Amino acid sequence: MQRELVEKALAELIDDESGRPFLDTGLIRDVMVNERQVALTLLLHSEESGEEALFRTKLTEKLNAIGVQDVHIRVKSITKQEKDAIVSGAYAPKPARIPSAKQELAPIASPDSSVKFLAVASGKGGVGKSTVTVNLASALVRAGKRVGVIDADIYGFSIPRMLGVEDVRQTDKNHIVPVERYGMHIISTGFFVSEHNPVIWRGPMLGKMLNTFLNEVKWPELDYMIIDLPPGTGDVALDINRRIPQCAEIIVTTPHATASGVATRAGAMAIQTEHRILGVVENMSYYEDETGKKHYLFGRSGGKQLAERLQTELLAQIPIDTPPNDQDEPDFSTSIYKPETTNGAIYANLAQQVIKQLEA
Ligand SMILES: Nc1ncnc2c1ncn2[C@@H]1O[C@H](COP(=O)(O)OP(=O)(O)OP(=O)(O)O)[C@@H](O)[C@H]1O
Repeated sequence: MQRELVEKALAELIDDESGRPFLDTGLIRDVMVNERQVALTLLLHSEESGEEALFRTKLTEKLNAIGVQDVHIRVKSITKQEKDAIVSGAYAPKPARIPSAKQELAPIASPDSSVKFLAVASGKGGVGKSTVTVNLASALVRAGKRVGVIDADIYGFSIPRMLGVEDVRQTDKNHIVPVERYGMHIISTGFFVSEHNPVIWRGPMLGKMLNTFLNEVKWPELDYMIIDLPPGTGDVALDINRRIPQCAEIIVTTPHATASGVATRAGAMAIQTEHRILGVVENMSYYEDETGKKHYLFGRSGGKQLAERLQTELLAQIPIDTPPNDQDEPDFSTSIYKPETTNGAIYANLAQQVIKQLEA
């Protein structure tokens, strides 16, 4: 199926509110065309049930008319930010962000898959991206979700060490099996690359590894797959976009102006590749002393400003704190906050926001 033909058919659908084609306004987005199927996301102005049914029928008819039999439509309600971006004209559709016609998506990443992919990105290293990844994953597990974690930070894989699984690489005959810790199922580039392997050789290995992780790892049934991206805006974001077009994204920053400024570029990359940004997480926001007084060691409002620049929400502000874990405890971890701690509660709230946005 030719993409041009599909876009031409979709361009005939006009949004009554703005008078512009759905495709131009972004009300239809994430259009994915492959040999067998067309998948897309449809944003609706209102939740009136009639509207969804009407547009599903219209879209399906348009695509059936050009010979597409298999049409997959994800429907979601438009957020205030998305509406503002459409009204102000800030949303501009970007061409060719889709896998080429011949490329097959891994079954786990196909539009039919029920696994929700969420990438955790940052502009620069050291802002706590991996800490946010494992704590969000752990909070989702506590919320009863089945969670996989891909540590794709090939330049600074830290998740194995954080979770104490450095040496384990399980294989089951011909398959790679993820390691289970704290209820999450983990695969890390660190399992396959020696820390002594020069960093310069690692980049080119990543695409191949992601392919293996998506196609050849024997994942159990999952609800969520959280991906820890390398810092920056490089090839990996494009690679993720090609392999997992529906992957949503969270951007992590500290309140520091530099971190927040650099993170804007990571966010801009997500917007360009049409990944849905769920919001910004500001980490190391402040330190609270014994009297309850907050000390803003890295400045203030970097997260809020970043969220405004990206027209998204500030999902959480996480204070500086070390998990109070006792080494003798069986669930000891230097990185995972227990549910009863302040940070544990903040992560529980973050997990609920993710669930709300991705399961709406
Ligand atoms: N809220 C926090 N309070 C205290 N320490 C934190 C907090 N968040 C992260 N850290 C610590 O900061 C350091 C960097 O965190 P982390 O490795 O998660 O960052 P990163 O952005 O993934 O870095 P890189 O990309 O270099 O791997 C770690 O030692 C981590 O334990």
